[in-house]
Amino acid sequence: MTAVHRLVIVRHGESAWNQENRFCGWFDADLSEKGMEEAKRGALAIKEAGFKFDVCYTSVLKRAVKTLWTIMEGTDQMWLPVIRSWRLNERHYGGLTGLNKAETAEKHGEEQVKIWRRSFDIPPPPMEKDHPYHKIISESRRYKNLKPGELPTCESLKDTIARALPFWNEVIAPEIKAGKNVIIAAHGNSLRGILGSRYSHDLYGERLYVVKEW
Ligand SMILES: O=C(O)[C@@H](COP(=O)(O)O)OP(=O)(O)O
Repeated sequence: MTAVHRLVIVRHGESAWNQENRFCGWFDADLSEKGMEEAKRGALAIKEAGFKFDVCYTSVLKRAVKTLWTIMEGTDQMWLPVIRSWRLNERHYGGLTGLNKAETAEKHGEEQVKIWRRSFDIPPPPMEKDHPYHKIISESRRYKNLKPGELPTCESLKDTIARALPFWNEVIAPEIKAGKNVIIAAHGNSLRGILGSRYSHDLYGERLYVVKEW
């Protein structure tokens, strides 16, 4: 008999920087009001579907953490264990962090911005030490236990996959295989990285059911 695994994957609601159309990456932008509403709608969809979870995963960025909390609250599952990992963070947008996406396209051209946003292995320019958000991100206490070389200054999608996939393979996938119902609340590119990776196909493949898009 084929085992049925339940995995719900959620991208966080709109952040204040999504609203302002700014490259966010590892900057810890909060949810906008609209983002909170989106998270509540997500919670309702999950409640209506009757989904119960055993364990939750999220990044160390508040837009994802708050989206997860809102879902846990809205489905009355706030008691569940939550594991936060920097490995589920959004890709690090390097020197682009904080810049307006439309203005960056005007300055560098649509094509270049598309390459920075959607190419597989071309990273954005690195975040230099004099970048206005360098200190607040790289010296944040939440990253103090990262090993030398783990803290990025920018990431391509390939780099994002390289640090997210070990967490999927070693932490999340074994729980799913053990029969646990799992929810992951994370980011556009970290989720794209995990879902797009051929290594996780065996586990989700055609058996991934999207509950509802909102
Ligand atoms: O970092 C950002 O600006 C967005 C993604 O941007 P794009 O790759 O879509 O430009 O991240 P999110 O809001 O999903 O955490």
